[in-house]
Amino acid sequence: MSKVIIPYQLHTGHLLLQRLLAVWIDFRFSGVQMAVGSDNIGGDSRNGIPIDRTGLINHGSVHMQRNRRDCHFCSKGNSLQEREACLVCKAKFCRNCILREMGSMPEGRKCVDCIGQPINEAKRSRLGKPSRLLQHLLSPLEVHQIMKAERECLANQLRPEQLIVNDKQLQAHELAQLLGCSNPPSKLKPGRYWYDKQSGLWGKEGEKPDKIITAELNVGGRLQEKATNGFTDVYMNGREITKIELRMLKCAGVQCTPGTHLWVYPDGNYQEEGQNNELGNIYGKATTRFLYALCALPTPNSSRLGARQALNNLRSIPAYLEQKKLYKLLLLGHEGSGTSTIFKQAKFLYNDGFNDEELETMKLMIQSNIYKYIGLLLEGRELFEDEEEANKEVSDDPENSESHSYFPDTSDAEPSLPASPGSGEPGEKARGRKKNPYTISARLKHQADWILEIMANGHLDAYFPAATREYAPFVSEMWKDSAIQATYKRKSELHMLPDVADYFLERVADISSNDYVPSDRDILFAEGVTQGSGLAELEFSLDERSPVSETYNENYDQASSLVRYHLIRLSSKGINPGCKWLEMFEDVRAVIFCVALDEYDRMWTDGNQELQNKMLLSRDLFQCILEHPCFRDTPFVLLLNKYDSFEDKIQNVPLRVCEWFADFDPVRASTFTAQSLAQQAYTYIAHKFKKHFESINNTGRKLYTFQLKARERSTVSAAFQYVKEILKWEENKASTLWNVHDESMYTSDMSSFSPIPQYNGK
Ligand SMILES: Nc1nc2c(ncn2[C@@H]2O[C@H](COP(=O)(O)OP(=O)(O)OP(=O)(O)O)[C@@H](O)[C@H]2O)c(=O)[nH]1
Ligand SMILES: [Mg+2]
Repeated sequence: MSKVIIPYQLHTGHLLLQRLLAVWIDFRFSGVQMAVGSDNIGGDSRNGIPIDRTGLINHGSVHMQRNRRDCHFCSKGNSLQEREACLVCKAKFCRNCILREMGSMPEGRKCVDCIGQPINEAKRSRLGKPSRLLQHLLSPLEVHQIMKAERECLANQLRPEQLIVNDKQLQAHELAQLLGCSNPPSKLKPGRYWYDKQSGLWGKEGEKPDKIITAELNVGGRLQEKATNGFTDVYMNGREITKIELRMLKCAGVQCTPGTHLWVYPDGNYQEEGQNNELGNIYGKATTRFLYALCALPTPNSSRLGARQALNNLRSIPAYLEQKKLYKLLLLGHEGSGTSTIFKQAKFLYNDGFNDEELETMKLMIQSNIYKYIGLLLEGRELFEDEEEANKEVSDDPENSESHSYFPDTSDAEPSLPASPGSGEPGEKARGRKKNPYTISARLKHQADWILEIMANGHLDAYFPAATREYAPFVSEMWKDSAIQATYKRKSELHMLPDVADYFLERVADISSNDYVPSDRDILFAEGVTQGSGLAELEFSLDERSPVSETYNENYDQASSLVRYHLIRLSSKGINPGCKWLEMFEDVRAVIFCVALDEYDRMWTDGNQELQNKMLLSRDLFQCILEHPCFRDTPFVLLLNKYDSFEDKIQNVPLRVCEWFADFDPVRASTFTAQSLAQQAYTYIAHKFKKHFESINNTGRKLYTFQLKARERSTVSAAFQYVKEILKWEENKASTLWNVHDESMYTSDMSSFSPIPQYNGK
């Protein structure tokens, strides 16, 4: 593949210009890939000479073969040094470059450019087997996780079209059946196979049987007579058997004269085709089995055992499932509303917290989030720097100079940093002009541009966090830089930057270390639960003796202790009106919708849409879920979260900044204490959601609301007790509906739970 080098001068120039140029190049030479010539970060150039992954050094039209043992990134190497190869393009990397080039290895050992691509089939047998080099570089748990991803990720799996069984290419469901059966073919590779459905015999096309797999699978086409290329005139389930099989059959005492057609079952019992008389068992005698093993022919023992085990597994259904008391709870909310925090608290409360593997996942997530935060800050910095420059130009204009006080107040200028190429015209300082507070040094800018470029290409997750240790000092230095601190001061303008950014960035050195283990607090402060789909599940039971449930304990019966809850936390990304896959959750017993109270003044963008108020986006998502036909009769619980930060914010930011709350009119606000203002505002918001709920559904349902501070474990515990009561209440309501029509019970305080009086506003 040919490449285009962007010269260093341009690289250090304006990033936007460089990106535009890259887009133009992509467009102009389709299929031509861009490499940044100066910093080698793309890994595809040596001294400005582009190198493609096949090892050819592109010297204009001359191609020189690179030594096969050279590192593809630094081009250094000798035959004694260990290398790790990409499973796709086979590019090899030395120990110094492997993490840089392979990043966090979300699909195992692949260079970042190869992520998502199928592996080179010659490497399939190496999947999930760690090299010594990797074991030296990473902790055992990290290696374990990378190998797991390598074995299990979708891109590395066999594709159905790679397998032909009985002369027919497999479909996806057939492959799933084949791999998912109790006794699948081992070490399956792409190729042509034959399969005898009746006996379970399996082998490569044209070769003798290799294994007995599960019988009666509906995969591939009809077994061909010549599947094993036999010329014996003896047939087994329609296949002409091979010479070695015939010899073994004779040893087993099976009568097989030319023209014999045998019908063989998975356990080895056989009969003549068309006759209903069992003639015996091929593998009955120990000597026969021994001879079969000697000739590398399969016998059914192990597979029969496998089937029996699979059956046993099926029988071990947990008791609570047999009692049919598993309540599914769907937990969701808009991004950042706190659903992961609630989920994590539930894990601490009911599931003994996080095990080593989960802690490792959490650690990787925290480590890669740090780069997201610094990236967002760098983006903001660029924006503020440009803005400042533009302002400067206006104030430089003699016509405006009197009305702007930009010069020359040098008292709080930053003298220590060298002027970067982008910091303005030469002689700026000499003229006594104030330095742009958002300008960073040329050295930091160079690194910053690299991070921004990775972000723009969407490769952030792939590079980090495996490269975390390497770049931690740079992130730490960047975070302390006055320009980034000045940017952070304007965090309210950086809409996508979460509040926890500083909590983690302050400790970047610790967090990036190999020994870092996230504390409980770190886990709760971190964003997210799982990498990838955003779906997380947890099963637990609840203590029946809770303060909330005390009034119901009179009716407490033994059976209720068997109740288990299946909490499913769903990420809001990808949910839209009419969303089909929400039907998967049709059987949930309650929808728990989470809203962050403190987001009434925050702007957000869902995908490419323009910025919108986040509370309104939350309301829209709430409505979207509520209107979904699957949840027509499902109880809804609204968790109004982040009350702690809401209490703080309401002192400074009026609730009315959100257009939905324009009519908020606190009673005698001036004489109220700060807390009661927050309480009023909370009740008002709960009331707004209830009204909205009632206006959308006409089934007479009421919305249950609960005030929450998800970072405080006790409030989350109380929230789950509340949900438990609601489920009991709903169940009782359904069973007594025909006997007592006591609507007054339903309209009691059960529909709200907060330590505050109800709002009586409009
Ligand atoms: N102050 C405060 N912060 C909270 C509270 N609940 C959650 N947070 C923080 O809010 C941030 C986002 O919370 P998450 O639980 O990740 O939100 P989410 O709903 O999972 O959002 P996504 O992961 O983006 O889908 C985290 O840093 C939490 O620690 C709360 O009650 N008070
Ligand atoms: Mg989250």
